[in-house]
Amino acid sequence: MDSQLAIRARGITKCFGDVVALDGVDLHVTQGQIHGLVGPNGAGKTTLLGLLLGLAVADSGRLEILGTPVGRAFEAPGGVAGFLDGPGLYPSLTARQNLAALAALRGDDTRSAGIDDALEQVGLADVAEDRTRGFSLGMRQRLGLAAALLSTPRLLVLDEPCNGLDPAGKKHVHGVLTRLAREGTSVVLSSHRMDDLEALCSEVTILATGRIVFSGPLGKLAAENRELDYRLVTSDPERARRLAAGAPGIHLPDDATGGQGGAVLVVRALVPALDDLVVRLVRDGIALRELRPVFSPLEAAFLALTEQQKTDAEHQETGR
Ligand SMILES: Nc1ncnc2c1ncn2[C@@H]1O[C@H](COP(=O)(O)OP(=O)(O)OP(=O)(O)O)[C@@H](O)[C@H]1O
Repeated sequence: MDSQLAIRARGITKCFGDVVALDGVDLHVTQGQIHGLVGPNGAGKTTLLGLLLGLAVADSGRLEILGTPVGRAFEAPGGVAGFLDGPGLYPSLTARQNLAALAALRGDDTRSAGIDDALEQVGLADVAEDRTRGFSLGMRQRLGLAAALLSTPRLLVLDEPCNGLDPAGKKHVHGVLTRLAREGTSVVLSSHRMDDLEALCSEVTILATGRIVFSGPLGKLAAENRELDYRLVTSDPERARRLAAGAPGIHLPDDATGGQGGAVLVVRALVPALDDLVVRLVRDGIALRELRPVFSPLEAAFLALTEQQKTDAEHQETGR
């Protein structure tokens, strides 16, 4: 196997009864890469993460993790850490006791297991002696990450790690994941938050109904040549709207007045047509006060790709 690959998955299929959760999935994750997994509800993200964590086995296909083929046994491959559906914690124990219990279960010496360091890294040092019963979702997520750090993983698998995090918590988690990746740990995480994915990941895989609709660098996805919706705030919204309606390559979606009492104009266009519109507005004496995409390029690509996949599946079902 390629020594740079932390994950090599080929043709992975997993069914639950009649439900095909994963349908011929290929995935390559290189060493030290933060790889995002996105997709609508039920797309198969959790199922795929479960296979990586050894919580389930694929029905068919080939999976190699950290250079070792994954067999039929339900066990976490060596060097892999992470959690699904939030970390499992003992509510009556403190944050520190939870980590110590975990280290002891692994047979580690709890004094040298790096517990203080792990708590510090995720920003929970101040609440180390508090029982986790009272922890918020974001605190539990961070403690789960601290638990994963204890084993110095080479592959970290996380399901929605930024769920429930306040800005400070998010900063800690982003910082930890970025540092781990810099040091060579591969990270696979699922998220519905495009801003987190854009901030963290170099590559993403988009899943829809068990199939991959895109996998590759974020830059490639963002640069794909597609029309985006843009919000424009101008000094004369009514004239701007009339001008946009007649401009080449500019489409006005049904909800073209994007709120704020008609002060915002929404147009759909490719970048060259948008550039041309801006020049026309200014030439007509209309000042442009704000211009930004309604959705980020990743969000727009995600919506377009998953909607296209849904339409294709519906056509297949009806035989058209
Ligand atoms: N244990 C199970 N038994 C039966 N069906 C399951 C099981 N686990 C997952 N599924 C089904 O497999 C499909 C994929 O589910 P999965 O949880 O992997 O999606 P997901 O992308 O993680 O969704 P979400 O974003 O809602 O978490 C869904 O149709 C789901 O109902």
